[in-house]
This record gives sequence, C-alpha cells and structure tokens, in this order.
Amino acid sequence: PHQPGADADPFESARDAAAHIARATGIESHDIALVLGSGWGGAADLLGETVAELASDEIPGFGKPAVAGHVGTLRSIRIEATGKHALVLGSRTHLYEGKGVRAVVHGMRTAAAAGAKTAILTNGCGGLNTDWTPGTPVLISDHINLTATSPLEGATFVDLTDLYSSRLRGLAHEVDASLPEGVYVQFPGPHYETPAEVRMAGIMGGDLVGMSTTLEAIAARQVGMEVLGISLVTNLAAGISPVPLSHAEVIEAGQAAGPRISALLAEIVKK
Ligand SMILES: Nc1nc2[nH]c(I)nc2c(=O)[nH]1
Repeated sequence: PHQPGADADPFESARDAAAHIARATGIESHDIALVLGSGWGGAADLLGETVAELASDEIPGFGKPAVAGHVGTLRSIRIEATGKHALVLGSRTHLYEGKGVRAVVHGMRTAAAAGAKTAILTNGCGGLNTDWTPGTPVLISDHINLTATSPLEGATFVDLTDLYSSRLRGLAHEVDASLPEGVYVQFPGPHYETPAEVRMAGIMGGDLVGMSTTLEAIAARQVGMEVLGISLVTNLAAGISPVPLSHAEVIEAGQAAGPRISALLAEIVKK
C-alpha cells in the first residue's frame, strides 16, 4: 500500500483509505474514532459487536507494522447502546518510528474521511503526581507539544483552544466524577525522560509525560473532529518516586487497571 510520502497529498491518501474501509466493512460512515494505547486494548470488546476487522497493512497509507509480525488491526464496531459505529485503530504510528508526521496522523485523517466527528485518544504515560498511582486513568485537559513539529503544513493556522473538549470531559465525569484531569506533555522519545526533564515538564505545568497523542489531536482538530483524550498512568515519571518502579510493577498495574478503564471507556463511548 502507498506510504504517504513527500509527494502524495495526505488527505487524498486518507480518502483512499476511507473508501477501502467503507468497502471492506460495508459500513458507509463511521461516527467515532478510537485509538487504544497501552493498557486500553480491552475496551474494544466492551463497545459492542465487531462488524469487521481489517489488517491495517492492507489499508492505503497504513504501511508496514512497527513491530515485525505485529500487524495492527482496524476494527469496525457497532456500539450496542446507540447503533453508532466506532472505528477502532488498533495500532498507532509513533513519531519515534521515523516514518514522518504524516504517518503519525494518517489514522486520524482516515477516520475523519470515513465520517468520524469524534476522536477518543488513549495512551499509557508517566505521571508526575504521586496521588496518581499506576493504573489511574486521567482525562487530558490540555497538552504541551515538545516534539518541535506539527502535522499541519503551510500557513494552516488552527486554533487549539479547548482542543480536549470540555463537553466530552463533562460526559466522562458523568460516568465517573472522580476522574482527575491533567496536562499531557509529549516528548519525541523513544528514550524516557531524565529526572531533570521530568522536573522541567512539571515546572512548565505538565502532569503527564508521554510519546504520542498531541500530534494526533492537532490533526483531528484540523479536520473538525471533537477530541477526548484519556491517559493511563502506568508508571511514575523518572525521578518522581525515590524508589524506581520495577518494570514488573508497571506491567502488573497496567493489566490490573485494564478491566476498569475498559469499562469506563465503553461507558463514555455509549454516551
Ligand atoms: N515519555 C514517556 N512515555 C511513557 N510511556 C509510558 I507506558 N511511560 C512513559 C514515561 O514515563 N514517559
């Protein structure tokens, strides 16, 4: 399939992908796009009936999987409560893969071309707030983009006020009023932050550190989608905890939180 390279028009590539999805799923228009990051994989099954599951490398522009052999899938799900259709992007392209920003946001552009008006972006991240123990879901209230790049090209000035929709955050709070909110800081990665960089992120007003989401959110706004972002704190960011968390604890916390955050996400989507 065609990689959105320097020459192709990324929006044409997204339209091609959307046309392929409509044909392959038999669903003319999808209403909601979901990106399931680390720890959120279980949510898809709770949303409703899977209408179709496509290997993402068969869809124009999604290219080869990041991890050899790990072919991401794209699922079309009929949301049982509302009859709406969700497009679940099972694999995300990270900036650190070096495929360019167009590849990072191709899924968002494709979802919009497929009809989606809402994008729900989830991720796993590091937390700066010691109250948010590993396994805590946090609504993203705003972001700080430290990638030094943008998915927007040329003089496309896009307003990012209320990028993480306060309306959708209100719906999330109707499901769980105790959900904390925080500012998400995207670093380029793939290395984790040093303790000094984590301190810097805190001084700048960040509460969460990760390697995804902000560029996807900007691209989603450019194509008119309303965005909800939810992070799963899987570890305390470097330097926050005097005792470095063991990797086993991080994996365990993420897995233990799985059922709860998947149910939470499913409830929000059904709103
Ligand atoms: N940048 C960054 N990304 C992450 N992803 C996960 I899971 N934990 C982290 C973290 O501590 N920092």
